[in-house]
Amino acid sequence: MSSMASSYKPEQARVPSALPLPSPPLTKFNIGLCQLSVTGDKKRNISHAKNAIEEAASKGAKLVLLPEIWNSPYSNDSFPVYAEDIDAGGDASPSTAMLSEVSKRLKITIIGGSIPERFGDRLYNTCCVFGTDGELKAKHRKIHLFDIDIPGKITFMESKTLTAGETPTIVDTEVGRIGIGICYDIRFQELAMIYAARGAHLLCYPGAFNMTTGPLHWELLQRARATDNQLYVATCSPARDSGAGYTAWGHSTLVGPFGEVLATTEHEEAIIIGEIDYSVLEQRRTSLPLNKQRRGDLYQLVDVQRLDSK
Ligand SMILES: O=C(O)CCC(=O)C(=O)O
Repeated sequence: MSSMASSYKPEQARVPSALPLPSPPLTKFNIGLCQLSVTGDKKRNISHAKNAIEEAASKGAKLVLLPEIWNSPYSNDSFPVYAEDIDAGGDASPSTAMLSEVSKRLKITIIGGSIPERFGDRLYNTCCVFGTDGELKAKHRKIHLFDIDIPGKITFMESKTLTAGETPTIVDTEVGRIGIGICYDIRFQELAMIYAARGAHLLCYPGAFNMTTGPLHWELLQRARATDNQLYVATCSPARDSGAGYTAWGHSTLVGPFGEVLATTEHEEAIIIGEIDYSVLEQRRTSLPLNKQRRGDLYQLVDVQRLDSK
């Protein structure tokens, strides 16, 4: 009897093997997760975020993560009103101008949560990464839009106003190689696997889960992404405002490469400081050598971008 396996040859594998982990300038440092309250007052949101970043840095954070949509209420009505032209910069993007100024002044890396971005006649849900020199190092546009309908619980259709991003985003910073996703992006393991295969130390997901999926899925997904890919995962949510149109779950968290929760909080405003130590990645990967044990002869994930760049 012929078997499928006999015609399936390992040399047909098209996926490049996992890249080795790079050595960033800092391999042990504190991350600050700023779980911020968000109001309808954009100026206040920007100065509030600035104060929180300064506080996180004063507590020793070299990397600061902000929530999803921190300069605007989370609603399809608000996105067009609060959107900024990030590429134009300056007055056209006061939120990213602030992030650039603070990262340079405090010499820290900032994963700037996300804000609504205007690009021509399109709107995106976009995360900007600033390096210690205040330069914009990467821009991630949410790839998987949050379109869900759980009858009697929650219906939200980001696609009413937003366009999906088209590229995974992985960025080299002073504090490691970081893969970026925004909220719903965390549900797609393939994205996290590709980041891991490209040598990411840490995945950062600004997010705003809700009162239905938050209790069941938020921590589970973070721990799953960290455990499966043997890397750090950090998330940051807005603080909960029960009077707002969209009620965020909160619970911003740092998870280690063994799936362990290293730092977390409840739903109120908070600045959470957690320690990241990349030497732990090698230890975990040596003890549990999943990368060596993976059966690339039987299944493969194709990283289209890495193949295209060859
Ligand atoms: O996946 C979920 O349950 C929540 C996702 C979400 O709130 C978002 O993508 O903004």
